[in-house]
Amino acid sequence: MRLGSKYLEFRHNAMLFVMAAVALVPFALGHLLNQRLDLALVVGLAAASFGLLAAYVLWTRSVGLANCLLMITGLVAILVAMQLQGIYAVYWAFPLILAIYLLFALVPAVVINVLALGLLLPVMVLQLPAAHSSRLLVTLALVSVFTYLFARNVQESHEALERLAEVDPLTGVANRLRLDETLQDCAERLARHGLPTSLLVLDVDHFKAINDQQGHVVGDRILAELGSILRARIRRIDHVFRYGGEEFVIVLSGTDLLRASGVAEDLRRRNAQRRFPDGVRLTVSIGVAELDRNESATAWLARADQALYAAKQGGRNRVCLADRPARASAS
Ligand SMILES: Nc1nc2c(ncn2[C@@H]2O[C@H](COP(=O)(O)OP(=O)(O)OP(=O)(O)O)[C@@H](O)[C@H]2O)c(=O)[nH]1
Repeated sequence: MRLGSKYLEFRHNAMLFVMAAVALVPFALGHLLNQRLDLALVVGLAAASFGLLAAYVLWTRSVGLANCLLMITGLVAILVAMQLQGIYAVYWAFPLILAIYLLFALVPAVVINVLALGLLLPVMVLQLPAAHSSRLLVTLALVSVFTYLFARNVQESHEALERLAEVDPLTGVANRLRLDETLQDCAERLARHGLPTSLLVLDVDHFKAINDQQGHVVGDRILAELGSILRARIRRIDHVFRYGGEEFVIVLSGTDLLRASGVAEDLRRRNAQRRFPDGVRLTVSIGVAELDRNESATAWLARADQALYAAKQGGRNRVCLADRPARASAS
């Protein structure tokens, strides 16, 4: 995970490339005015490469290759400039270290940083007196370590926020934020690998009456317990989402309609036999649908929802299987 948001990643990176290019242009011109054509060429080429990489990223919206090329170009330019100009060029290593953490995931960033410092070190040692090169090395290493700590801190906060945003605090199951994405993944897996997937939509029967009679606090505890039951019942490859108030969606990977109806029936029976908080008894109704090759994720969910509706209409405390989707008639 990088520091930048995934959605804006390519723009964020392109902006960074443009800023690097713009920062170098005055130095290229300065070298030109001072008749240092060799340096003007190195710095000018680096600036032009960064500009081209920015255009490439904006055009393709892909950042992996451009990030690597930026790092290589930057490092080579610093090393060549150090040969031509001496120690002044090493200042560019500081923004390079920061850029590495902005452009790469944490672990690759550490590896690239160590490699970059490893390449710079011999050049610094050869060019500078020991007192000077040791100070440079320590300051570069400290910047690198501090940047790593900062990046790790941000990553941990980011992951914690992501968990908070995706998990329903009452029931401990995922909220519906990732549901669409999960259903879409299932559709792709069916199309590519023929892997069947089924969907259960489970709704507590007469939950309003439970709330009214026992109070909302008990209602909340019942929902929390139901969330635990569902999480305990499914496998690691399955997913449970709280779809709304007392409604849950369960995605069963690699499971056809027959096996899914078995899971649904088991869940229905377990809940009906259980004593929930405050001795409350409840039942659930469940709609089941297996994903069809020719339907969208939305249509699949709608079929499971219709099956749930049929279960409610049929008297509740039951499992209903969805009909196969209607085929478009051949003209
Ligand atoms: N305690 C508690 N109640 C909730 C929560 N979310 C939704 N509810 C309640 O769930 C109830 C749902 O009621 P309805 O949609 O009428 O459904 P129902 O009473 O279960 O009836 P059927 O689904 O038709 O069997 C409402 O009273 C909501 O207030 C929650 O987080 N906690």
